[in-house]
Formats: sequence, C-alpha cells, structure tokens
Amino acid sequence: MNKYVITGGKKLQGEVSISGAKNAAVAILPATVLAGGVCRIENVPNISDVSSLLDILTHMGARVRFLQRSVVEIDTTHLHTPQVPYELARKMRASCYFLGALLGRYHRAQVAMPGGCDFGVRPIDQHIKGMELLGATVLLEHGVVEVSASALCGTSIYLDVVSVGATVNVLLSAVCSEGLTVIENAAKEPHIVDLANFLNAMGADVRGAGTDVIKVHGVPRLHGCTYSIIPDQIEAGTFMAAAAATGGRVLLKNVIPKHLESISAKLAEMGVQITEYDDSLLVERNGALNHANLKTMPHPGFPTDMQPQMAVLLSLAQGTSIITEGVWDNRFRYVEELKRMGANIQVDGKIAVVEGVGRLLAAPVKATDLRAGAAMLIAGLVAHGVTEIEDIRHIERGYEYVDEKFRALGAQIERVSVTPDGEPLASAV
Ligand SMILES: CC(=O)N[C@H]1[C@@H](OP(=O)(O)OP(=O)(O)OC[C@H]2O[C@@H](n3ccc(=O)[nH]c3=O)[C@H](O)[C@@H]2O)O[C@H](CO)[C@@H](O)[C@@H]1O
Ligand SMILES: C=C(OP(=O)(O)O)C(=O)O
Repeated sequence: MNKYVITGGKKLQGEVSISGAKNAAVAILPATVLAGGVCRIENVPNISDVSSLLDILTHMGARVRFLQRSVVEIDTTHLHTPQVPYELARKMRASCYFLGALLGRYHRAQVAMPGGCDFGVRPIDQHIKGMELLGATVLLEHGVVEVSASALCGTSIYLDVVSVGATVNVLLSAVCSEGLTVIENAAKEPHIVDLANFLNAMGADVRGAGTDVIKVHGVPRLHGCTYSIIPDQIEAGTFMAAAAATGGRVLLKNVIPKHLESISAKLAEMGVQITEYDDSLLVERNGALNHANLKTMPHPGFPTDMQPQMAVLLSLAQGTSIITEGVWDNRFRYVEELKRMGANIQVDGKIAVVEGVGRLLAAPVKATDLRAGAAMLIAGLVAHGVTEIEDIRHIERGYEYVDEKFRALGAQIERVSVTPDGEPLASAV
C-alpha cells in the first residue's frame, strides 16, 4: 500500500514532458500479437497497465524486453496459448483487446472478462456483435469470453454506440480477414488513429481512422515494425488543469495541440491563457477562474477521462457550473472525496452541479479510480494543508512518474509506502 502526501499551495512553474498515451499503448501492445514477429514500440509509458499487458504477452509466450526506459521489443513469433486467465485479465480493461488480436491471428481466443475502473456497467455487446458479423462464434461462460471462427470474412458493421473498445476489437479482428470490412459509427479518438497507424505499419490496410467510417481491406498476414506511441492527451490535460488550478505557468512539451482542443477551449472559457506551439503548449493563469458548463462526449467532444479533474477546477471558480457525463452512468464516485475537501457538488444521475467555493482544504482522501485519483492530486496541490491520497494504485495504472513530474514543477508531493495498518514505511523522495 502506498499513498501520496501533498502539501498544497504551490503554484506550478516550469516544463513537463508528456509521456506516451496510455489508451493508445493498451491497444497497441495487444495488437503486437498480430505481427507474428518482432515489434519495437517506442514512447511506452511506465505505468502498471503496460506492465500488466506485458505480463499477459509473456504468459502467452511472447519474448518481451525493454531496450531503453520507454522502448520495448516484443517478439510474438511463437505464442503457445490463446488464453488470458482471470488473474491477469482482471487487472485492467484493455485485456479484452486480446480477444480481437488472438481472433485475428489464430481464429480463436479465451479471455476472462476484463477489469478496469468501475463506472457502472461496462458492456462489450458491440465488440461481440462485430466479431460475430465477421464470422466468429462467441460464448460467455463462467466469466470467460470464448471466440472462435473457421474463417473471418469482411462485412459491414454499424456500431449502435460510439465505442472505443468495440472499434479497437473490430479493427484487430478484421485486419487479417478476407475482403473489405466497413466499420460505421466508429470511435474517432486519437488512440484509434494511432492503433490504425500501427496496424498499417505492420502491413495492414486500414483507411479512414479518425472519421466515423473506417475501411479495412483484409491482408493475409502482418509483420513486425518499429512504432512510436502518440503523447497522452489525458496526461497533458491533467497537467493543464493542475497548472490552471494552482494559478501557475507550465509549458507542456511533447504534445499534439490538436488532440487537446476541447480541453484548451474549455480552459480558455474559464479564463486560462493557452498558447499553442507545434508540439508544446503553454498554460498560465493569473486572474480568477470563471464558471463553465461541460458535457463529456466521444471525440472530438470533451473527454470523459478529464471530467473529474475539471470538477476540481470548477470548484475553484466563481459561480455555478454544470457537468453532464455523457459516456458513463456512474462517473461521479469521486465527488464524495472532493466534498471532504470542502467542494460543494450535488450529483443527480449523470449531472453534477458544482457551486464554486474558491478554495479547498486538505483532507485524507481515496483515489476511487484512475481519473478520480488525478482529480485528488490536483485538489491536493491547491488545498490548504496536507492531503493524503490512498489507493494510488489506480493512479499508477495511467500516470508515469507523476509525483516526480509534479515535484519538478515545484509541488511538494511525496510517495510514501505504508504498512497494511497505515503506518509510514519510508519516503520515496
Ligand atoms: C467513446 C468514449 O468516450 N469512450 C471512453 C471509454 O472507452 P471504453 O472503450 O472503455 O468504452 P466505450 O467507448 O466502449 O464505451 C462508450 C459507451 O458505449 C457503451 N458501450 C460500449 C461498448 C459496448 O459493447 N456496448 C456499449 O453499450 C458504454 O456503456 C459507454 O456508455 O472509456 C474510456 C475510459 O474512461 C475512455 O478512455 C474512452 O474515451
Ligand atoms: C478509466 C480509464 O481507463 P480504463 O478503460 O482502462 O479503465 C481511463 O483511461 O480513464
């Protein structure tokens, strides 16, 4: 058990380099199964979701080795099982991408139902529908999804909802199928485009990623390649929100400003100055924060993965703001934690009404999930006093060296190891 201990009140100042995108990495690593060869993946974030996926690949017989801190070589030439057991699958949501990848390569897979953050129901019916339309038989028994096909044939697949996960799994299943697959109402997230680029680098023929119609011309086989993962949109957004919350001035390096447009626009509406450069972005705030309403939606809408962080900022603003969660049924569990720090937020279903309170006060809080944890970090950075955040394993699923990065910007944050009964063991500073 570990926790972050933050003494709030320091304005963040300086430069931070944004890491490779978690949500691209968690699709690309399973996709290496399709290579049947050696892939060298660069800009891989050092987060626990990546370690868990590499453990699954190793379990299946892949040879995995780090060449440098963020460069991993994965050889999937010889895999000896198309199964992902529960102990490995339960650690993260993205384990379900092995279904599509293994189906694509071996025409069969058995993957335990995945874990991931708990936002209420996280169905996979559209993933299953897509695989069935391609010719697979799908069984769900004893918590394990089993897919098999004698052949996969290209077809037209209209997704009933815009789903990142279903778009990924259908792409992975379709790249080596026979003929043309058309995915309509596809997700348009930057990580979908990154996955498509990676598949094309392995020899696939995927066109239209980033629009809502993706066309996949099946090819007989793929091969290994070298590929660099895009910068993390949500890590960047989290640092943007933290800089704005503390009234600081931070230059984010290694970003794609286009991917951050919905976040930049909302922050600008709130009175934050954003200056875009080619691959960096300056965030600064001098005046008061304005209230604003926001609704999360699939890309290019405002990302659901930035919703909790924005609730912290809106709590510091003047006036009343309304947040509408447009993707998940239950993504406001963090609100009770934020209220412990003095926030005034009323939740009714998928809507939260945030009354700006101007300042937050330190309190012991929990990271109830990954981005909830990011929100607690930002709240701790601005709060008066010392905030302790527990359950930081959620945060470490998706943020690499987050304490180091905040310390380099002037924050007072320590990662402390604690015994099971909560006593400190040692400071990591
Ligand atoms: C479109 C969108 O913003 N997706 C987000 C979603 O991706 P993730 O891939 O986890 O979830 P999906 O994009 O698949 O889900 C989007 C919506 O579709 C519904 N659904 C999904 C699959 C399915 O088979 N059936 C179904 O009904 C879900 O209940 C949800 O309401 O959560 C991730 C973690 O927060 C975010 O990084 C993604 O940005
Ligand atoms: C919740 C997230 O991820 P996952 O889908 O892996 O749970 C996230 O990236 O915010």
